[in-house]
Amino acid sequence: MEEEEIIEEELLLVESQLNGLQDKIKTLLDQQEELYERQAQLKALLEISKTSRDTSNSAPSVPLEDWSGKFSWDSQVDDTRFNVFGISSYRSNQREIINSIMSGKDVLVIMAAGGGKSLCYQLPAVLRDGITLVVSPLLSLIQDQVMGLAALGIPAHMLTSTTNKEIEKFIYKALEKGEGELKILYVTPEKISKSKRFMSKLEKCHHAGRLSLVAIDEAHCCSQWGHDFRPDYKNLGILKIQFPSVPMIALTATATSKVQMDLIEMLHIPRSVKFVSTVNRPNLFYRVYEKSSVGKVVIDEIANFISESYPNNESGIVYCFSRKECEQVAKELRGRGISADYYHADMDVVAREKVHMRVPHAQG
Ligand SMILES: Nc1ncnc2c1ncn2[C@@H]1O[C@H](COP(=O)(O)OP(=O)(O)OP(=O)(O)O)[C@@H](O)[C@H]1O
Repeated sequence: MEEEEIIEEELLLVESQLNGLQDKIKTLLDQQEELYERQAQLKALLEISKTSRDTSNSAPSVPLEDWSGKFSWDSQVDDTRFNVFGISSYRSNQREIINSIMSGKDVLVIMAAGGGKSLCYQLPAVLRDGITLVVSPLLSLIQDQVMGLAALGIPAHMLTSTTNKEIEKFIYKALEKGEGELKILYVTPEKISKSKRFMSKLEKCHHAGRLSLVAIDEAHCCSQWGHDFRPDYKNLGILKIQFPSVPMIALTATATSKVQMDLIEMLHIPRSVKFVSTVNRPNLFYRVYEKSSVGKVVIDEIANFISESYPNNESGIVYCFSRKECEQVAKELRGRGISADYYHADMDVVAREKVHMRVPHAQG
């Protein structure tokens, strides 16, 4: 009896040691997996770093402070800025950013909303030979940009879930064969991560030396530390791996240093030139009002606020909690003599575009 007790006691001890070992093995296996992953990332980064050193060795290296100096393309850039974009002078950092892109560098831009980020990649896109790929997260933003570029006479298109077959064919031909006029192509990140067909056309475009620039708009969406993480943005690192010689510009209005480090790593642009402009917008402010608990009264208050504060038909946005509420609020405001419509993800493309076109283009 006593012997059995001794054996059972030892058995318990052995079992508990085994459990402990299993936990350790699991931790070690997890660590191993993490290290493998990091090893693959570091190898890719090393590869990119070597390639960018090779390419930058052939071009004169320019110290950071010299991006505002003289460049051979100065007159062309100024001419395009004025005659194509109708812009009479640069805002802070725009010229420096354009120069670094024109020099073939990867660039990270942190600039306030409305600060003029688009010009920083659209102008080089017009001047550089070939097609610029722009990745942007929202259909409405993309539509806005494409409409704006078309109005300036710049051949731009978007390839999204809403693009019709004919345009898609045109875009694929332009990528694959260089046919037709296409300078700037907008896509959502899902196209990069989910469409093998698109990536293969892009590969052909690059192979033929026709991919001139890659721009990642709202780049903070790459980082899980950012406020607006989009899982498909995580896969955009593939672009630098597949097209290491093509300059990349990543743009955002909001990026803490942690987010900046994260997106530099995720996009594989360790040698990027960074430009940070102030993100303070003195023309933006919050005003907080107490809301009535009666729905109709809230709408009355919104309508009064709009008519009193914006008597000259200026446009604005009322954000609502749900799609249904958007529709109701728009209807109620119309009933109070305010020209209002709703816009949400549950509308078909034509209806959405119709509303979008009715909004005058606000200036930053
Ligand atoms: N140098 C400039 N001079 C005058 N207007 C400019 C200049 N650069 C850009 N703009 C105008 O400023 C407005 C805002 O520019 P843009 O849309 O590029 O801002 P953004 O930084 O991309 O903003 P967001 O973060 O909201 O997308 C546009 O109407 C654009 O034409």
